[in-house]
Order: sequence, then C-alpha cells, then structure tokens
Amino acid sequence: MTPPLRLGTRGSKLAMAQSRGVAEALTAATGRAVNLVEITTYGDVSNEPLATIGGTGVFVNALREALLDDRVDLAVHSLKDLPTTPAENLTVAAIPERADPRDVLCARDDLTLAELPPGSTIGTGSPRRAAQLRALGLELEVVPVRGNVDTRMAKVTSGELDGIVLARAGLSRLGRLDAVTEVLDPLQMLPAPGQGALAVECRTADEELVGTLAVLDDPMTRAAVTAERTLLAVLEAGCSAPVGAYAVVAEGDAPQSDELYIRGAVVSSDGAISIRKSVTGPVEEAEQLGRTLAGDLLDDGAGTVVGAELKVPKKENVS
Ligand SMILES: NCc1[nH]cc(CCC(=O)O)c1CC(=O)O
Repeated sequence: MTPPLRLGTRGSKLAMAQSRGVAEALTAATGRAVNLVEITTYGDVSNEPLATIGGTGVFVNALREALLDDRVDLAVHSLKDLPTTPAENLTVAAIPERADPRDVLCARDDLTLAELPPGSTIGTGSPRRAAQLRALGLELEVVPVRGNVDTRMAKVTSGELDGIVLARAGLSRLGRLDAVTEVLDPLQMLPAPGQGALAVECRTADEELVGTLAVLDDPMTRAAVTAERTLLAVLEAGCSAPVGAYAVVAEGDAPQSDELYIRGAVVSSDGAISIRKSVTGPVEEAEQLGRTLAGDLLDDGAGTVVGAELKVPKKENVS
C-alpha cells in the first residue's frame, strides 16, 4: 500500500480550509490518502509587523523548508503570497481552478463604499487596497490593520472600524460571505496578482508526485495568473506593492483560439496617480501579455510610482 501523502499547511483557519480542500480534491481524483501536517511559522506566532520579519515570505519559507527537509510531500500556498522568483528544487505542480479573485467590503450597517459618510474608517494592511481606496476620492480614512480574517472582521463588529476590505476568496473558504456588504468592481479595485488562486508545490525530484498533482491543475487559471505574476515581476514589485492585476481567459470557438484579457493598475499611495491599462492576446502567450502590459504601464509613468513606493519604508505586507 502506498503511504498517505503528507500535506504541509499553516495552522490558520484559512490555511487549514484551503489545505483540506486540496487534500479532498486529491483523494477524490487519485484515491490517495492525504494527511495534513501543521507547520508553525514565525509569522503565525509573532505580533511584529510583517514587513520587519520578512513579509509574507515568512509563511511561504517555513513550508518550503519542510518540503526540502522531506517532512512533508506537498504544500499549499495562497498564490498571491508566493514570491515571483521560483524556488530551487521545488515545482508548482498544480494551480487549481481559482475562486472569484475580487476584493470585497465588509462594512457596518450593510453599507457600500458610496454610502459610507466622509471620514469613515476602512481597515486594510495592503498598500494596493489603500491606494485604490484613496483614488476614489471619497474622503475615506484608511487605517492599517493586521491579523487573521476573524480578527479583522471583529473590528467592524465592535465598532472600532466602519469597514474593512478583504479578498472574497478567503471569506468564501471560511464560509463568511454573509459579512460582505459590497463586491468591489475591478474597475475601482483591481485585485492582487494571483488573488483567489492556490499553488500546490512539491519537490521537483518527486517526478511521480509532480505527475499525480497535475490532475488538480487548471490550465486557464494557470495562464491567467502567469500573466498577472509576470506583470508584477517586470514591474519589480513585491506583494506589498500598489499593483493590481486581473486576467481572464475567454474560450474561443475554434481550437487554440482562447483569448486572454488582462488589466493592470499601478496607483500611488496617496491615490493621486492611477495608471490603468489592458491588453488582449492568445492565451498561449500569457507571459508575453503580462510583459506587454507592464511595458504599457511603464510607458505611462508606472516606473516613477513603483520606484517612489519602494523608497518609502516598506509597509505591512498584506496584499
Ligand atoms: N493577504 C493575506 C491573504 N492571502 C490570501 C488570502 C485569501 C485570498 C486568496 O487566496 O487570494 C488573504 C486574505 C485577504 O487578502 O483578504
């Protein structure tokens, strides 16, 4: 009998929910048993600002060490927290079909952004969300927050904040979509590159497992996030950068005629400069489309925005 696969996961409710989902899908598709192995990361036990302890990389790195030390066989990451440079000796063997990548507002009294009075406080630790909120010109006051999804939502329930902006995908996995008061239109709030998608990683040398995990891969999601992450990489911006991207694949009628449509935004932290562009092209050219979009944004001055943001001290690293 083949032994159960060991799936490394962080212990947070969100991480456990998405790891359980991947484990179940894997067992359903292959018949292999999967055991979850909880890996505690420094980022989980420390209350220090993420930026001072290495950004969201601290979550990813502990799981990667567990893979390289052969303590686990596979690991599940939120793709938007994964650095764009690939890890040596590890392979992202599957990117499953992604959840709705949009951001949402959870506000008091069932209010939407437009209904919140001037001066309302909106919590987010993400420079991308903060910049796009400020660009709306609604006199909203952006307040930095950290902590897991429950901790952040409690700040609205307690009245400490008027609202918070979160990823719809996270709330969906936690069964908390009831708290959503507005799904934010990407026209105003472009999500983080890779948002809503998961990455299933294993050792490259585990060739058989690389092949097995491929059953979970969704080529359309992979193409979309490849374009989004290439944009991020070309702009040399990390997960804390004020960069939004959202790609979708539209199935064409003829074989090989699927089209990828990607939108990107670079927004200065005060919201004064907001550069938005989009490109369309064959899905096979996902990487090139991300590159082209980055070039178009840079032509319009994105370099000064991203460059200026990088010079200020790094903010909390929660995209
Ligand atoms: N930045 C933290 C983070 N990383 C992944 C998710 C869940 C959504 C996803 O998988 O993209 C969240 C929470 C959030 O942004 O609200």
